[in-house]
Amino acid sequence: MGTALIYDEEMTKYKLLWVDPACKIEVPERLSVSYEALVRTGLSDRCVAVPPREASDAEILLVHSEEYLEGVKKTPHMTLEDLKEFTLQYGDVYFHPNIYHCAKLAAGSALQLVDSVMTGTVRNGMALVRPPGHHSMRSAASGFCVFNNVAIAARYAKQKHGAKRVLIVDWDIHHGQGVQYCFEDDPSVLYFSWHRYEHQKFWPNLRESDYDSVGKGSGAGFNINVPWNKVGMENSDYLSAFCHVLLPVAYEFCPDLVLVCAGFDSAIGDPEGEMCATPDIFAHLTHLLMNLAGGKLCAVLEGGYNLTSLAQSVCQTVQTLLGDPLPRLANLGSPCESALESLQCVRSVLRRYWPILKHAADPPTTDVGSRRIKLAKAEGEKAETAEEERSREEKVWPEPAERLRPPVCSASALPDDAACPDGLKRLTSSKDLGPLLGRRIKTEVAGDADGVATFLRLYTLIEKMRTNEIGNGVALVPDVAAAVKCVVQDLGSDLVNRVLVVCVGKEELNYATADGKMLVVQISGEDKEEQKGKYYIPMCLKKGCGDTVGFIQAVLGLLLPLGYEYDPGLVLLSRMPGSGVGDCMWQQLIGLLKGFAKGHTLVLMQTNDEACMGPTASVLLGHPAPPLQELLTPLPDDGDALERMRERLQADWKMLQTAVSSGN
Ligand SMILES: CC(O)(O)NCCCCN
Ligand SMILES: [Zn+2]
Repeated sequence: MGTALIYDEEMTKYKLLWVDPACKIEVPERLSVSYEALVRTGLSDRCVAVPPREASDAEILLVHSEEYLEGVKKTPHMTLEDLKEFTLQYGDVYFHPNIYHCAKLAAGSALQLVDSVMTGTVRNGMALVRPPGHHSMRSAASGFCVFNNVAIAARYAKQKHGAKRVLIVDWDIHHGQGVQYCFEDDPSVLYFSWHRYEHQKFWPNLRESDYDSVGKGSGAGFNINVPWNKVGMENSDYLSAFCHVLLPVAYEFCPDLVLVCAGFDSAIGDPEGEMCATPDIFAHLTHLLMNLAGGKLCAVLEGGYNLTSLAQSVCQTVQTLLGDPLPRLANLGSPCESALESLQCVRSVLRRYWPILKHAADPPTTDVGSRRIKLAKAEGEKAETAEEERSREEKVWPEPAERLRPPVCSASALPDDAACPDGLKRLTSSKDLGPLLGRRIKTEVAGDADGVATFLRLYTLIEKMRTNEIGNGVALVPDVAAAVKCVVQDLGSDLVNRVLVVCVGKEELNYATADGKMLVVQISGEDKEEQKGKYYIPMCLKKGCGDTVGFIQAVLGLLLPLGYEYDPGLVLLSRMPGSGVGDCMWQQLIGLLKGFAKGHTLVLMQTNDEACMGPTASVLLGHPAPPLQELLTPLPDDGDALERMRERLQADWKMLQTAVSSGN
């Protein structure tokens, strides 16, 4: 199934008609440069073009009041003076004779996207729209927004398509207060937003944008605010918020549909956000959400005011929706203290609603609330002088790396008598081995003919990943442990300088280089003695790998952050016989690990495990991993053990931090 793209140049045909410093950044070019970038890169041709439509009155009234709609309906016939007058009643927004038409198209585009995804016409999609939507409220326009496109889409998905649970992820750098108000007492819609806050000093300066607004009544726990109290947040801060706040809750929520308020003013270079996350981060944020809801994801454009980073970020997002390999995130930093303080605060208020977070730390001792500064409106919104604007230095960042789809998506290395699942390309071992390797086969590896054959097959797979001839692969081997050892000791380090080895199930893996050439993470039911140094990390689940909640907790809270920090060139995923891991969980694991090493994942399974070849091949080929069923409450001691492990490891692995360092 494909990726829908919704765009119409009609939505560029309105603009600011008077002087208003707060609104001048919202220009028609935002939309045209985004679309032109998709055309120039060939991405638009790979999408399914879906036309926008006007949202009907009834659809708009799913969220807005009649009096508001009636008011907006009058704007096309207003004089310039009337438009200015009408605008004065709202904050940081402007009207134009054609904006009502465009606002109906923007909302209608979101609905078209929901229809396409929920009916299975496409797998996912993106709507390039303006005016944006997430600030607009039931009876008010705000922050360049007229109708709340995504809020209307969420209500529509429930009403027309019977969606039970809708996740809204708002990665725009502003708080979508309109969305929060709309669903704050509604447990069927989980709203997650991060936003520049600076202790309430940043627009829209709302007390209820802080982390302690968790929703009301039966909606308590279903509203998540991550305030950024400093500018300059980076990729590591964003990934930490996903791994340690959003994803655990999202997996427990188990949505039928994911809607993204895709604002790109959270990218580097944006005058509003003043953050430092690079455009390729959106490739990963999109990827991490695509494993939810069976891949049903609708991204709707919100903000984004630096035309360069906006266009790059849009392309990164669409390219991931299309299933292209992800870029490696170069030199990821570690989350900053301010970000850790925010994560700690929000986790401490959410843990009472979400068992998967029940072991989260207490709130920080420093009373964050006392630093909330409520400035008088006038003072808070002092217009930026031209001087201040010039003084803010121009940010520069590297053009995102090319993300080349390999000629062969997935290959298989199988014993001759094993059947090859359709879609996989059967690999024959390459004959031309380098002399070095040839000699080594003679001596070390050549136990038996089988061993040599296995060795050759694995070597070929890895070699072809290294040259990006194939994306990922699966090998059926007589003995998984031996094969892991062979790759790790003989192949991995020669061909790739960092191999992330993920072993599911018990097995004595008695090797781990201290030089960091490999990071071995083992998830099993075995209670291992303390881990052996920084690069061998045993995660044990009391109830074994069949315990999906414990497993997903270990994957999201430990394995993913470790993987991002380690940044491997190859991922070796081995399923030990009798591991007991469920197929759904196994597929989710493969889906998530594809985010590393440009998708170069080598899966090792034992020949008698052939039953799970189908599910494995399906995810390797890019089909969405089926959603995990509702997660049962995690075993108390597993959560505890994982939390203790995280605390122990975070000295070595900064991405595991979820709270301010105990020092302060
Ligand atoms: C869509 C949006 O969140 O980017 N709008 C930002 C409005 C800022 C007003 N000061
Ligand atoms: Zn924004």
